[in-house]
Amino acid sequence: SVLADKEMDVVIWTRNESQRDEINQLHHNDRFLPGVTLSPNLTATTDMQEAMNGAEAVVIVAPSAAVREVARQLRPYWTEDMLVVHATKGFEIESLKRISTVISEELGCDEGRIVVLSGPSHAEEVVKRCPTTVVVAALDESQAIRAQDLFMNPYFRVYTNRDMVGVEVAGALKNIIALGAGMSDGLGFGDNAKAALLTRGLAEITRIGAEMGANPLTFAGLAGVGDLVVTATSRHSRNWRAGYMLGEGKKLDTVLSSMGMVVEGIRTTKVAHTISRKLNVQMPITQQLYQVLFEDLDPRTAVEALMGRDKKTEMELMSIETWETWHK
Ligand SMILES: NC(=O)C1=CN([C@@H]2O[C@H](COP(=O)(O)OP(=O)(O)OC[C@H]3O[C@@H](n4cnc5c(N)ncnc54)[C@H](O)[C@@H]3O)[C@@H](O)[C@H]2O)C=CC1
Ligand SMILES: O=C(CO)COP(=O)(O)O
Repeated sequence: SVLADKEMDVVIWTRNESQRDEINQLHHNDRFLPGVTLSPNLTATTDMQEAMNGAEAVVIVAPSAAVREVARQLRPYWTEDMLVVHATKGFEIESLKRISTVISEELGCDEGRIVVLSGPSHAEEVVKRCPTTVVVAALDESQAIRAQDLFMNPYFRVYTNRDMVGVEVAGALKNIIALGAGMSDGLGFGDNAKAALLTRGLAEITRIGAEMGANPLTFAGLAGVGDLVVTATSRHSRNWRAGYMLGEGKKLDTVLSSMGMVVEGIRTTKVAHTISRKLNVQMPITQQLYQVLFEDLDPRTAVEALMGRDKKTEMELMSIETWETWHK
């Protein structure tokens, strides 16, 4: 919709024929965006070759579980001059790879060419043209600037960032904390608890992100704090909603079948749990959430475990030398 509003011809590729017909004939996509009339510049097809014919840019927004398969289908039609942007928030669960790595492997191109678009941007609000800010990052900065120029419009403001790893990792990991925030709300805990989860959640995703090669300051930006706040507080968030139902005592299977949409934080909790063990980095909130999701731990017991941890200092995130330099 953002691109179609800039008078570009946008072709959506879908596997679903009835969704294709609904978009082409009625300019609606009622299951995902009820009550919205889409731009006539947006058309849909189930034929990948047709979707890619003459394209200058391709935007991949499949769920993390489907990205490799979708990128593989793109490969025959992708050409070196095409801009490749992805907005998927997760990792490949089997390999623990970032999404840009998966896409570049399947397209057979340099990873530097892939751009990630991330930040606080619920589709339900973007499609209504509510002011939204996002960030694009790529190892090759010229590709990020191309994406910035492509997407920027009066209600969609795009920043660049050179920290590809940080933007990708922050966008994926915030979903874990949003699940936890939903769970806290579902348990009936108040605003203090949610603020604590967001703050200490940010601390642990920054800690692991830095170990994975991210710039810690990226986590203070749109892909970090920005998206964490929107995902942990918005009624549009699937991760928050799934967490809420778990907090109310519903079982994971029941929650997932009632959602009917992807809840990336569930798979990402598994990935982060594995990575934190590999890198020997503490992620206490993720650890408790993992046990609730996959080991049937009662959410209240998880909160008690978090509150009862050994006493800590808040200064661990900032090295003493950095702090002392700032303090002079
Ligand atoms: N919904 C939002 O506001 C935002 C979503 N994202 C990210 O975008 C990604 C996708 O999310 P949504 O579109 O919201 O999920 P969704 O669950 O609403 O829709 C996913 C779509 O992908 C299709 N799909 C699933 N497997 C497929 C496959 N193998 N091949 C082709 N199509 C397949 C489904 O049929 C469905 O139409 C996620 O990583 C999410 O975190 C990022 C920013 C905002
Ligand atoms: O990432 C998002 C908004 O920026 C979407 O979050 P949910 O997947 O929780 O709906």
